[in-house]
Amino acid sequence: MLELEHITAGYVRGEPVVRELSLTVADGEAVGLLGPSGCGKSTLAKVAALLHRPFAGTVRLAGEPVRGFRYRAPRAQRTRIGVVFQQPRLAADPRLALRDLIAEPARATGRGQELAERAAALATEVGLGPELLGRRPHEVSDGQLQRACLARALLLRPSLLICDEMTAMLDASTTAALVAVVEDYRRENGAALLAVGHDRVLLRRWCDRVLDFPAVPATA
Ligand SMILES: Nc1ncnc2c1ncn2[C@@H]1O[C@H](COP(=O)(O)OP(=O)(O)OP(=O)(O)O)[C@@H](O)[C@H]1O
Repeated sequence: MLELEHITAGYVRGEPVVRELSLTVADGEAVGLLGPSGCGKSTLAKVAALLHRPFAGTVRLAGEPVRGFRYRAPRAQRTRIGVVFQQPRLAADPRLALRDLIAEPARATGRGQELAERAAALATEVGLGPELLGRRPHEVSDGQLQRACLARALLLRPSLLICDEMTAMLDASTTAALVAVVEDYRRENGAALLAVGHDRVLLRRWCDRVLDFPAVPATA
């Protein structure tokens, strides 16, 4: 499903935060990636999500090498991947009511009508009642907003879901609810998961395999 080959990535040329990292997530497999704060997990997750161009290395999706990142990523490849980040407030357009936020990828791909029912069903699945769907991000809690972000990530039925510390800001019951939604989705759709985080216990429970992120040498 996803192959990362010798990925070197970062933000300043000559100062990579991820070096020569290779990782494979097979079809339907759940892989956890553990590592301390600042080691480059989110950077790697953004490369895997085609949101950040690596300095070197190859990303393959379903065997096809990815040639463009961010807005240059081909739609057919981009839409195979759903992404949920740690901080929903940075990932949500503050002007959109939750209902529109969940439906955002459908509108962006011209499938608003076709996916309206699915968007409503997903809102229910993630535990958002109708009374919340008209509210905008500043009118809901972090947990409620993260529920909407997860529904949005699942809307186009991605074959790979990338969760970058999806539950780091959430309480135990919201964490359990969102993990259950992801598990159901994977079971029903055979989707793969790349879950990034610090919580070894959660990742072990959630994933088929858990890898420790290679330590980045400390800088002076
Ligand atoms: N947009 C950016 N511009 C410049 N540097 C960045 C940017 N994003 C992250 N970094 C730096 O890259 C390094 C790795 O950051 P990254 O967010 O990938 O780590 P992480 O392992 O996900 O950390 P955490 O667990 O705290 O989220 C850090 O030193 C960070 O300051």
